[in-house]
Amino acid sequence: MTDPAIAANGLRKSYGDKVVLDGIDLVVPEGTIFSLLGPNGAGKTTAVNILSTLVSPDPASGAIRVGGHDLGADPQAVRAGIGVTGQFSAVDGLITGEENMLLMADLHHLPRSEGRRVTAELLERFDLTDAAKKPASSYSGGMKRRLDIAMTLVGSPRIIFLDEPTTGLDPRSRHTMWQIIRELVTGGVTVFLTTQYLEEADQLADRIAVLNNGRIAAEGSAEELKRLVPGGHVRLRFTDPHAYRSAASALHDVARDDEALALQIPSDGSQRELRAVLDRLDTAGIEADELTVHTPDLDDVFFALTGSAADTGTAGVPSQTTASDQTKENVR
Ligand SMILES: Nc1ncnc2c1ncn2[C@@H]1O[C@H](COP(=O)(O)OP(=O)(O)OP(=O)(O)O)[C@@H](O)[C@H]1O
Repeated sequence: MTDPAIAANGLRKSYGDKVVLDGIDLVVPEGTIFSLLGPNGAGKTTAVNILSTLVSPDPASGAIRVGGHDLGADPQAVRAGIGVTGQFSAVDGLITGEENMLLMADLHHLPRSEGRRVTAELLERFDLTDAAKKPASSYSGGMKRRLDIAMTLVGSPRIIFLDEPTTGLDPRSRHTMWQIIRELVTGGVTVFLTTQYLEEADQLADRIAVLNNGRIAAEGSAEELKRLVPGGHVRLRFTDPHAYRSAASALHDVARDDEALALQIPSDGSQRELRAVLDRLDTAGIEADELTVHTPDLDDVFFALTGSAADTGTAGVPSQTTASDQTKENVR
């Protein structure tokens, strides 16, 4: 089995008395997108800064390996294999997009002709060829972000850290950026993404970790995380009032909508719970005209995990949960 792209054990970081990361474990398989979510100040940027060698972890941290190299013992090797696009762009507004790219190629010691080739190719790929000779200060926010990522790719990194890559972008530019990120992963790159947009994590990430109070409050795929919070239900709709009434009495714990001839049954959306509902309908010889499964969205998960239970009314959500464990429970 190959090494994960990122493996951190007991990652710790304090500033003075303030514990920012209280021993978090992270494993990111190669060629996947991992998203770290958390409220402002949760420590997402700190985690990115440590994993990209910009900031030292506390000595009490466990082993941290990035790109197969030990972060403490061989930071140079780690640096050679990664790219970082932070909240503060590396783009120099005073020079053109092309010059920014060529500067990057020089920093990576690419031969001149190779630097020009890579620059032209990346500017084309990120739809910046027409603007290549204009000063970067004249670029829109979306163009600057694209240039920033293009600059990161000059060194052909295998792992890319994207710290809030779409903050402040309009919806169209955000979608373009999502497409770019997906294409990076198709090419085998591993992406470590922090974001404050839950939809972004939902759209892109293979796995999501929610950081709160210095710890990982929950981790899993978007679907697994959504199953952790209450609010999911199965909705059955009928056209025949008789079938509707029969179903209402055959099923337990239903909320009725007599006008719409619809029934709502609390459910985590798991196969086991769906089967139970369908079995009851089958036994009673009833067929619904429409069946839809509603799971909570990531916003629900985020508020449940990072807000206090008393505030959000979501008592019962475990504070330290591995969603895959929970899922295994569900399908058993
Ligand atoms: N160099 C530093 N010195 C002291 N405190 C710091 C330093 N860097 C970060 N912190 C503190 O660590 C905490 C986590 O900050 P960090 O920037 O990692 O959070 P974040 O999750 O990225 O937040 P945001 O979403 O607002 O960017 C904050 O309370 C911040 O004030």
